[in-house]
Amino acid sequence: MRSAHRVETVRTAERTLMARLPEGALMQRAAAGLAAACADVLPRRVYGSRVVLLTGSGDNGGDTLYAGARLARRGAGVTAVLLAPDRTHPDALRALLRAGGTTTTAHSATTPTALARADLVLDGIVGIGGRGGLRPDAAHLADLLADSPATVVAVDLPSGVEPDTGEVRGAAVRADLTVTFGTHKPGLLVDPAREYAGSVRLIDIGLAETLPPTPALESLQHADVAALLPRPTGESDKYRRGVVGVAAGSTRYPGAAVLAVAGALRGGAGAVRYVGAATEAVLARYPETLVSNTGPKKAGRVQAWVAGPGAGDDPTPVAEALASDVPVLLDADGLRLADRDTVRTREAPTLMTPHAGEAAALLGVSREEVEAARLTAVRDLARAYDATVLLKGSTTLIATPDPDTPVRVNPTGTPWLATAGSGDVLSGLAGSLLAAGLPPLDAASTAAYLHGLAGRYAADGAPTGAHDVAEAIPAAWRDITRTVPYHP
Ligand SMILES: NC(=O)C1=CN([C@@H]2O[C@H](COP(=O)(O)OP(=O)(O)OC[C@H]3O[C@@H](n4cnc5c(N)ncnc54)[C@H](OP(=O)(O)O)[C@@H]3O)[C@@H](O)[C@H]2O)[C@@H](O)CC1
Ligand SMILES: [K+]
Repeated sequence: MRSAHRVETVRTAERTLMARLPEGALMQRAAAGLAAACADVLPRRVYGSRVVLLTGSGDNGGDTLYAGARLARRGAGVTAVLLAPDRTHPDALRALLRAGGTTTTAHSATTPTALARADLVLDGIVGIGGRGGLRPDAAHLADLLADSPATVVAVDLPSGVEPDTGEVRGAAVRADLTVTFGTHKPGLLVDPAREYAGSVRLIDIGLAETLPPTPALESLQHADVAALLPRPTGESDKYRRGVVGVAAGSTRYPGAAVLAVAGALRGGAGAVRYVGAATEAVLARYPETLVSNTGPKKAGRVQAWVAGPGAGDDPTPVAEALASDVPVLLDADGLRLADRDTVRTREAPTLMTPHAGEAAALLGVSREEVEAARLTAVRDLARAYDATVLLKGSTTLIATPDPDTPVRVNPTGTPWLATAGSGDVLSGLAGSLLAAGLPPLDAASTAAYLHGLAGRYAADGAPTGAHDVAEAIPAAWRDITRTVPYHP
């Protein structure tokens, strides 16, 4: 599991740890890890390379100067661009000068040339102490840096991104690599900030000893997903493995039903029961589906319903699914047709799977607002509906209504998944995992992980269709479980 903690939590853990260590020890650990990461990404050896340090007046600048000193001692030519020369971390600046580094200022005539000729630039303008958009001097440096061909390493965070929310207001540094200390920060895992971070390397500075066990955000890895995926046992028959009901599709949109069933068949439930107007299309493609042309109420027993993909404007099937006592997944038209109070007062869990536009409509805000502040949007929606919410997009997020439960971030997405019908496959897959008995947070995050991985397999660097994504799910499942012993 990869986890991220908010700034306030990091600060508290840092204070406790610092009290146990000699002064300056944490900054030295950070700088040592940072310098090593820089040496790894330099295109040639450290000796003779040109390194520029963008240096703010806080400890982020201090880390950067100490790392620069280490690189200078190994023969790099290091220049620090100081944003506030009289307030720069004094010990760190002395260390750099002693190692042979030089300094200049943000508006010096030589700064643009230094940036243009650099092999490597370290962004130490601000870290977790940065708030609001970058101030003009700092924004000027970020703009100059955007035109430099140098490799950019952000120190702790790309300057200009909001550490706790992943929002980016105005200018921000775009890094090739972010070297972060102690724990990930939420902004490193959530778009739009995540995109500014490039790849992310975590340096262990011993903070894990003093961080609380529950993070703000977590991101499942292969082993976590393998442990959550349902496994049939010798006792299993199709009903014990769970039956998932799919109330989807219409005469106008039969494809949505076929794709939701395609996802559902690959999600671990023992059987898929389809109700709706697309029975012919579903049976033609998947003859193993149980079909009925009644609504969910009379369709027979299921362990979870998926309601809404391509459903059109008839609210009855959605209402009937919500009236059941089993988990319900609402997607697409189902999100629009569901009555909020009914969702809030249900005893059984509800899982909602909107994309940004659908989430915006439900929250009464613009799509842009949701995309700029995805973490806030997913939490607000989960609270408003008292439901688990999976917000689809460039970084898919899953939140429960409980503010103390970490939000999950899916790490496996691919831009190729932004294709028609891909959401229908995901809804069937997640519904199937609900029917197999997974709690909504686990069903949603496991489904997103599988779906993202299947999307990568299906695309393999080229455009792909939702159908191919569904067909790649078993390969993704096998890849995840292969490394885990005793998985059938
Ligand atoms: N936590 C840990 O365990 C460890 C933390 N460590 C490191 O410490 C870092 C945190 O250091 P920090 O607290 O000194 O804050 P930091 O990020 O340097 O920013 C403050 C400076 O930025 C300025 N500033 C603020 N907003 C701005 C803006 N919008 N635009 C421009 N400037 C702005 C602000 O100016 P002021 O408001 O004072 O005028 C002040 O000068 C952390 O990220 C990590 O790198 C490691 O050493 C080891 C262990
Ligand atoms: K930074």
